[in-house]
Amino acid sequence: MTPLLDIRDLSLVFDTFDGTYHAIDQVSLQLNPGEALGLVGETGCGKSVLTRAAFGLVPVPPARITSGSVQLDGRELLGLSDRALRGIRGSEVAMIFQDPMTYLNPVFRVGTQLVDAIRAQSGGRIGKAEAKSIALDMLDKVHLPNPDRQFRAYPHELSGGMRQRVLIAMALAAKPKLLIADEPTTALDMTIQAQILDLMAELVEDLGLAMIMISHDLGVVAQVCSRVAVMYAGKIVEDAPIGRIFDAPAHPYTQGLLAALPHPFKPVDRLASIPGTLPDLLHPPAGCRFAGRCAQSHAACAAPVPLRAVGPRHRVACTLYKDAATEGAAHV
Ligand SMILES: Nc1ncnc2c1ncn2[C@@H]1O[C@H](COP(=O)(O)OP(=O)(O)OP(=O)(O)O)[C@@H](O)[C@H]1O
Repeated sequence: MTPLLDIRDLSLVFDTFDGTYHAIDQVSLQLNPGEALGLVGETGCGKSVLTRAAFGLVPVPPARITSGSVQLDGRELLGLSDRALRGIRGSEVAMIFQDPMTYLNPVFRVGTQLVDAIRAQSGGRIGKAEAKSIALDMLDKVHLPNPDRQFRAYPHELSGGMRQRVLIAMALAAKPKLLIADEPTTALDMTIQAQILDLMAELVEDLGLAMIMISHDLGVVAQVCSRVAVMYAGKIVEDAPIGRIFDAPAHPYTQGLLAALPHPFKPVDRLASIPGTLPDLLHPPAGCRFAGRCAQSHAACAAPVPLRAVGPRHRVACTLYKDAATEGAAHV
């Protein structure tokens, strides 16, 4: 199957006063049509920069893409003009972020903003009346109670969860092929978070959408995604179906993330955390970037460690494993 999104060897640095910050290092990631991928990792590991850079949303400078390619449906995105990228973001790719209030204008009614967004997404081809009918239909699809009333409301009259539903409606009105959801539920309380995740799972299924959901929380992505890519310090260290990640996590970092998940039978004061901090990406190590925090690191970790297949649709960048193609999914 031709991937919908094909990121190859993407590297990105930020030129800072202190030096060159190596934020993304040779990341390759493919996403098939209709696939829901969770991108997880702790704060600062590069999840947002990776997805934003792919669609021209990281300012250049201070950023600089030093290698790689990004193809959407076979079309190269790196090097496209801002205008062309804006067009792609408004139609084929939609994005939603953590804080919906940042993206809604407080002085305009929700309906006005939806209608304007839908008309802009269509390049002006859709008239006001048609845009209003699409907007009401989308508000209904995202299960906003009483869409007619919410259409006339101002953003401050809605709860956080309702605002996020409005932004999801806005994002999906153009019928994109790919939705990037960057920590979409982090600002919401637990009950509302669960409702929004249910909604996202339903929309992915019903609309055949591909999605990348960015989160620092494996538990959150498990509710919506069938596959997970784990990022650490600007690199993908493991990529596998969600079941494999929970049943047989291979990378010591993924194992640490799982151990840090709250568990109903584990007292909170016994929650594990991974000792140590992210490496200094102004001077990144040549080898495994997790080695400094890894209890199992050894001499081989000082050399670059590529992602290797260790099982069906399961790749891991760790010297503890050999390539499944030659050795079976053997643990050394
Ligand atoms: N404009 C910038 N200039 C310099 N460094 C930047 C810039 N934007 C991001 N970074 C750095 O790039 C790294 C990756 O940031 P990114 O926002 O992708 O992390 P993240 O994994 O999404 O974390 P979070 O969950 O906190 O959003 C961080 O260390 C951040 O400080």
